[in-house]
Formats: sequence, C-alpha cells, structure tokens
Amino acid sequence: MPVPGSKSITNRVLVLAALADGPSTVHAPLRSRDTVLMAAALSSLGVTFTDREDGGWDVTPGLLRGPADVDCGLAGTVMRFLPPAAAIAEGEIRFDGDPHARKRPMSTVLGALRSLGADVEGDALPFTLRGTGSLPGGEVTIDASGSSQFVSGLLLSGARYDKGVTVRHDGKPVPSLPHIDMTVETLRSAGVRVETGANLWHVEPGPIAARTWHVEPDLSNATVFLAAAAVTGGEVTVPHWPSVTTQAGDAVRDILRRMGCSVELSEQGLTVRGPEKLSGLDIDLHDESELTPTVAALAALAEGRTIIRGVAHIRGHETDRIAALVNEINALGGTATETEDGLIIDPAPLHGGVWKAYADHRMATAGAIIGLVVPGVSVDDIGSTTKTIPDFPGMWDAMLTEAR
Ligand SMILES: O=C(O)C1=C[C@@H](OP(=O)(O)O)[C@@H](O)[C@H](O)C1
Ligand SMILES: C=C(OP(=O)(O)O)C(=O)O
Repeated sequence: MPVPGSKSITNRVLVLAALADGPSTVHAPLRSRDTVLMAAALSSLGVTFTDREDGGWDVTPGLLRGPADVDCGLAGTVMRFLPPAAAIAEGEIRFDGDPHARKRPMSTVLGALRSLGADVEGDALPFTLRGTGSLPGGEVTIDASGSSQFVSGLLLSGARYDKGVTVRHDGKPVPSLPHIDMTVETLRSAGVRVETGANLWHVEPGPIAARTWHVEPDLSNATVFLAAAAVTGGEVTVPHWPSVTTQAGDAVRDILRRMGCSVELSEQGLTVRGPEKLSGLDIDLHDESELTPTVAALAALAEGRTIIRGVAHIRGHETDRIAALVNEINALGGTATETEDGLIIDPAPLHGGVWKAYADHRMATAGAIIGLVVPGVSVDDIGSTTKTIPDFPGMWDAMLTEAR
C-alpha cells in the first residue's frame, strides 16, 4: 500500500525552497489541502511554483511582498510556519482560515514575531502582518508547551533574519520533539547552521541553499493502513519505509508490536500482520501525539485497558481530540474516559452508528479503522481526510479490494 508524501516534510521544504538562494526541485511532495494551501500562500507572496510531469514542483523564489491574503485552512504548519517567513516580506499580509483554525493557539508565534521586530495586528486568526522587507531577529523566549510548531516556524525562517534567531523554551515540556528534530535536520541539509541545547535552538543568519529535495512517504498517514491489518488479523505492507527518519510516525512499529502485531522492516517496506486479538497498552504519546487517534481506534478494539498519556496539548489540534475520541468511542458503545493529559479506553463490545470527524482528518481515519470490524459504522465527513491524503476513500477501497 504506497502512501503519499509527508505533510510535515513537504511544508518544511516548501518554505525553505521559497526562501532559498535559487530555484529548487521537490520530488514526491504531498499534494493535499495542507500543502496546496502552503504553495498557494507562497505564490501569493511572489514565489513561483511550476508543476513537474513527475508530480513534483519546481520552486523559484521571488522578492516576498504583499498585499496578500493567506488562507491557512486548518493547517497548523501553514498558520505557524508561514507568518515567520512573511515577516521578511514588504507590505500587508492578511491571514485567516477555517472556523476551527481561529481557535487554534497562535499568540505565542505572533508575540515572538513582535518581539523580533515585526508589526503584527491580532493574536489569533485572523491577523495581519505589515512588513518592511526585513526583520531584525535575535533572541526570544517562548512557552512552546502548546505546540512544537511554534519553535519550528521560527527556526525555518530564522536564517533570513538580520541577526538570525535564538529560541528559548520556558514552560512545561515541548511536545512532538521529533518534529523539531525534523526542522533542524531539514535546515542543516539546506546548508543552514543550527545549534541546539536543552530547550534552546540557535539559527545563524545566512543563505538557505537551493537544492533538490526528495520527500519521504507520510508515516503518520501510513499508520492508518497498518492499523487496518492490525484490527483484521490481515497483512499490509507500506513500501519505501525509510530506515532512518525524523518522522514521528515511525514509532508505530514499536506500538503495533506492543499491541501484539508482527512487524517487519525489509527491502519491501514495513509489513504488519495483525494478531487474533490486539492487546491494550499504557503509553506516553507526548513525542508522537499525532498518532493518538490511530492508537485510540486500535485500543477501542483491543483486549485489556489502554492508557494514553502525555497528550494534553492535542486539545489544540484540528479539534479537541481527547474530547472527540472519548465522545465517538462512547457513542458506539465503548468505554472511554478523559484524563487531564490523555484518555483511558476499556474493552467493550462496539455497535454501529455515525462516527463524527469534527473536520479532523485523523478523527475520520480513526472511524474508518473501527468501521473495518464493527458493522454499520459510517464516518460523517470522510472528505476531511483531504487535509493530508488526496484520495483516502480510493486508497481504502484499493486496499480492501486487494485483500479480498
Ligand atoms: O511540525 C509539524 O509538522 C507537526 C508538529 C506536530 O504538532 P504539535 O507539536 O502541535 O503536536 C504534529 O502533531 C503535527 O501533526 C505536525
Ligand atoms: C496536528 C496535526 O496537524 P497540523 O499540522 O494542522 O497541526 C495532525 O496532522 O495530526
């Protein structure tokens, strides 16, 4: 089951290609709502995107300038990565997004940009940046316990600030740290000097190198297809699984093993075989929080209790995922309860019903996983999956047809 490119890598690469010192080529990017919105936003600021026959993009940087209106959709990577880049543009740039996007935390990024010298009006979507064509940059201390994207966004553009950027974190632990490692690694592969310490990141001012990028498959989206094997006792192989990666989704190998699956990484890719019955587990997903909906769906079908810890901040994801998962599992007859930093799921026989997606792609795919084994489950908004997978229903059908 081949899966499309990584959202997180694609949107980092698009920002770096837009800020680079010459034209870049991006092979195998994800083309879904989040990444198309990123490309559209950068185009509206003066960057040129040319479609390649192989599905990639050639990206030619331009002098960034407004006026422009940026639609962030529901994409955390657009709303947190783009404003730090737009801060070096000249002119007025207005940002807005989907209704729920207006509720996602933004004030940390906007406050940081203000203290680095930007003129920003607003503390959440919608907001407006008025730029002069450059930004002083320098040191800033933020509380990034709400999202690793606050740090990643500042680092991605920091090399283009006059003094570079030094970001210090002060607060509860930063979630989703592999995503910051991904940011640092991506910057370094574009020739940017980055130094890191405990809760400290420094990006030297300097050029961002134009280059050819190859985007890995999206391992977090792959977890949904692997979960299909896990819950049905079947077998699924995802090809081109990287042997070394900063993607948080790689943690699924260990998670599925702990739940009783056989997991094998070979030249063919990652192969998962499901057991007769999955086992529940006690797991801290602080580093891999975007896997919570997949793990919760597996847990709802497992034997024994599952405790998911360390994910308080996912109340600020596409929806309040802790509340949404508990509501939807219980609506099908399950036994899930919210905790302060996660949820507890106890085994219970599930029945059919409507699983609500709350416009959240990972809620929708969690419902699809449960629907494979519980008759009569329908997901109310499968279209929300286009956020990070262009054709989830087509891929799901293809997987099931192959299995028959
Ligand atoms: O930088 C990124 O690409 C992401 C960082 C993480 O965000 P949080 O730190 O808000 O969890 C992750 O959950 C999200 O899906 C993608
Ligand atoms: C949290 C997620 O997305 P975003 O990039 O919009 O924050 C996600 O994809 O699980």
